[in-house]
Amino acid sequence: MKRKQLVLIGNGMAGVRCIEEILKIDRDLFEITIFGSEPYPNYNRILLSTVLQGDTSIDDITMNDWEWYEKNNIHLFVGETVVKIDKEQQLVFTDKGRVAEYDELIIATGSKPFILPIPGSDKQGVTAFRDIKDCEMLMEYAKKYKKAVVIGGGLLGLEAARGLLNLGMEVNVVHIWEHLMERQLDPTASKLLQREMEKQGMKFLLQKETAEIIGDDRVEGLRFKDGTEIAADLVVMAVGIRPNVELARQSGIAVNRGIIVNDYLETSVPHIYAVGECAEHRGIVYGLVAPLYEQGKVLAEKLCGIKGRTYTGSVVSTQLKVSGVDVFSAGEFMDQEGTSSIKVYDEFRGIYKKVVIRDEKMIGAVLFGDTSDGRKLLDMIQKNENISESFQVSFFRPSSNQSNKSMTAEMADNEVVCGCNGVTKGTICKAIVEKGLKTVEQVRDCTNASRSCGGCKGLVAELLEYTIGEEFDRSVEKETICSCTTLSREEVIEEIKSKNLKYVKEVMNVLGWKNEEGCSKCRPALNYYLSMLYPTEYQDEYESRFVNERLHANIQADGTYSVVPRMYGGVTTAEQLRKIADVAEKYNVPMIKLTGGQRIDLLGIKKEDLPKVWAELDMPSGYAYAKALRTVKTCVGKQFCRFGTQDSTQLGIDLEKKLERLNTPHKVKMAVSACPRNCAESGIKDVGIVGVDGGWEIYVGGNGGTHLRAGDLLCTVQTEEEVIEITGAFLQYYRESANYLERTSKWVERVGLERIREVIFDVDNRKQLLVRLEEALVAAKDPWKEIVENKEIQEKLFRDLKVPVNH
Ligand SMILES: Cc1cc2nc3c(=O)[nH]c(=O)nc-3n(C[C@H](O)[C@H](O)[C@H](O)COP(=O)(O)OP(=O)(O)OC[C@H]3O[C@@H](n4cnc5c(N)ncnc54)[C@H](O)[C@@H]3O)c2cc1C
Ligand SMILES: NC(=O)c1ccc[n+]([C@@H]2O[C@H](COP(=O)([O-])OP(=O)(O)OC[C@H]3O[C@@H](n4cnc5c(N)ncnc54)[C@H](O)[C@@H]3O)[C@@H](O)[C@H]2O)c1
Ligand code: SF4
Ligand code: FES
Repeated sequence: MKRKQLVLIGNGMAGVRCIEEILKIDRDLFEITIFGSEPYPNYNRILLSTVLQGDTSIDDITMNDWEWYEKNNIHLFVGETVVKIDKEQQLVFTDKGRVAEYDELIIATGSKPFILPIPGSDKQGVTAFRDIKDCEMLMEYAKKYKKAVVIGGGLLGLEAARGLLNLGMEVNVVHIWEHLMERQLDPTASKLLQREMEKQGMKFLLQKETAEIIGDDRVEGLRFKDGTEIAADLVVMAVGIRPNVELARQSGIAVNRGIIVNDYLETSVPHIYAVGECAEHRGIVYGLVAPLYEQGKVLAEKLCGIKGRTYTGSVVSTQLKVSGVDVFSAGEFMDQEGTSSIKVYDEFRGIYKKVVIRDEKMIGAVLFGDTSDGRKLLDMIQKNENISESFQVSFFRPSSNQSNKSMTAEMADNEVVCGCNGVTKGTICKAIVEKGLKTVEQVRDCTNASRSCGGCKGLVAELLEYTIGEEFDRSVEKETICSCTTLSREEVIEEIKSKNLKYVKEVMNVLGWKNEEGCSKCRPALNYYLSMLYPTEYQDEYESRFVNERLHANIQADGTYSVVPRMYGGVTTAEQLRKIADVAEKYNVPMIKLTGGQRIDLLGIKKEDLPKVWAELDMPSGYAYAKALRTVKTCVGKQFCRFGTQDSTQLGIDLEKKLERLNTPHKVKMAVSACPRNCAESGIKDVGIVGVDGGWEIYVGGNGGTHLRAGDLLCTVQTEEEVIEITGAFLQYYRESANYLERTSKWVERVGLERIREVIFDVDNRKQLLVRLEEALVAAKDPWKEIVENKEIQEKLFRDLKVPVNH
């Protein structure tokens, strides 16, 4: 029997997914032809943000390679645009003069980025961020230019801005409203987001409307409607998208904002269908893949003659793909007439949760800082569930330190694990058991879970571990350092050792880095790994460090710096206080503030004054800017407190004196409390010591920041010497096995407490760890003193260094 001719216009995410669904149902029903304007096989557009941020490469985002089309007998024409549809003759015409017949035609032409119609928007250096071409251009620009402006503080604008920061550019985001991501977040969540992004080095110009892009042929800056201006070498427009509907309109298909489709994805013309961002269903045009994939599935069934299922619309949820920022939003998240809401706001920890309720049913949610409830809330919104009392109680409870294992065990089988692809826990577990799957990649290929934004990869890995236990080998799940290399951290370290590599550049050359200069992810990481492996010989490469670590002070929002001298155990003297007061007066320090770690912070110091301030303070650096031991916070302890049975202050001082200047994969905070009342908050520190009857408890992996985590009890010891020894061994093992920028809280969860105990309680191992720790400590010098005494370094750091390369 002659197969029916099926033509797809648009080789993008929604159209090709629909074809995949058709092939799953019946491989032999259609002779398939696909036309795509872009010159590539079908790729994952979502991951362009990840490519720009340096976490993956363009080579890795292909979803269906050339072979896939061949294997499925699909006629693919790339770099070819369909310019006309003859709906009477059932023909399509391309810009290359080709004509193709169809029995059924799918239009999946996606969207076009909206370019503001203002003077200068056609200048060189002004671009959108939509496809591979744009992404490559942005990466090229970042090599040559410094100042980027992103117009639009929505999902795309912020992800692009983060990518440009990673590429070493200074980035200003211009947003028309007072609040970022106003389509997804309420004002409170939006402000928290802004604060977090500012910490990452992004700058914002809010309530600014761009009037003109200035410059000759190339962009030189932006002029706003209020008359102010900002300089720019690159402008990225991320102000929304418009459905690509011209072809449909000209062909006489009914179009509103998008191509109008019914619940079967049929357009106004028989045998012509539309899916994806170009389609308008019940007045809504979607711009996220989850609903588009649902549409694709319904259309596939319709075309294959399976009756019953219709597309009735979707409740969408969004997450921002920026590392270190957890934001979730779903449904109707703004308070309106007839709605009420439950809100939990912990300003200290930067956590905000809100659900919106109408007629006792949840209709929307916003989460910031802790998005672990996101999937569950989306499920409740989609199922139109009533808000129960038990939900209300659990909503107010801070997210527990429940292990991931028990979390996955507790999930219901019908709970969605992969939002993008609508895959449930039940489907994944069934596939793992029935098909004998062993890796995340196999689960992806079999179920589609984790195939789009990749945000659910961690959970899929947990499900593998939960289902097949020890047969699941996490080490197979290779994570490369960044997209400049295909090597993982472990492989790079092995190669450095076996080939005796000594410099960052040498590592990149010998190990075949794709980008010979590296990026802001791998350069500091390699610098750390080399210094950890060769503590006595390695010369720190300050160019590879983040700005705070290069200048040994924390850069502030206004470009000044903060200086925190070390005060062991949080104890100071009249003499130190006098010196601090003198320096503060002499250098007009605008603010002196006590830190959470019991230190004194001198804020607002000019960059050029830093060496003078350090010299006059004549105190060691407090490392408040560094990936190193920050502070050991102590309670008063037995000397003055009536509950104290131990000398917590002295132990804190001893620990700090022993371990100060130790560089670590991420910052390390410690605390010592002399009794379980825990006044020094030992429970939320990387290492927290608590005095108990007859000894000390040592807690590890605690965190008081955005990802609040109570420390795990590592062991109980009797003497202060044992505390220092175990702490030293723990930190050295952390230094040697954690990924760069991995806090102990994450590392402890990844490696497991049992494994850590095995390593550091083995007497021989511990001895060796302590020998290597001593080596690192001996080599460490006080950076302030070193710079004050060395004019050459001063010259280099404080005169040559014009613009911070990265934050
Ligand atoms: C940087 C970035 C990050 C994103 N992140 C996320 C995310 O995290 N989560 C999420 O859910 N969504 C995300 N999105 C949105 C998501 O990528 C889109 O919703 C999805 O790609 C839309 O699929 P589509 O097939 O409708 O359109 P597209 O993927 O745009 O495909 C349409 C294709 O049709 C081609 N075409 C158009 N007209 C013609 C013609 N006449 N002839 C031939 N070919 C034609 C186009 O060139 C294009 O290749 C992101 C988008 C971008 C740009
Ligand atoms: N993580 C994700 O899910 C993700 C990431 C990237 C892109 N996307 C999708 O890609 C599409 C494009 O994203 P987007 O962020 O461009 O679209 P958007 O419509 O979501 O956001 C555009 C933003 O630009 C602002 N804006 C409009 N005019 C402006 C002006 N003149 N000056 C300054 N700001 C202005 C708007 O207020 C809005 O916040 C969307 O469909 C989005 O959902 C999703
Ligand atoms: S932790 Fe105990 S000993 Fe220390 S100050 Fe508090 S109550 Fe006193
Ligand atoms: S949630 Fe995006 S791929 Fe699974």
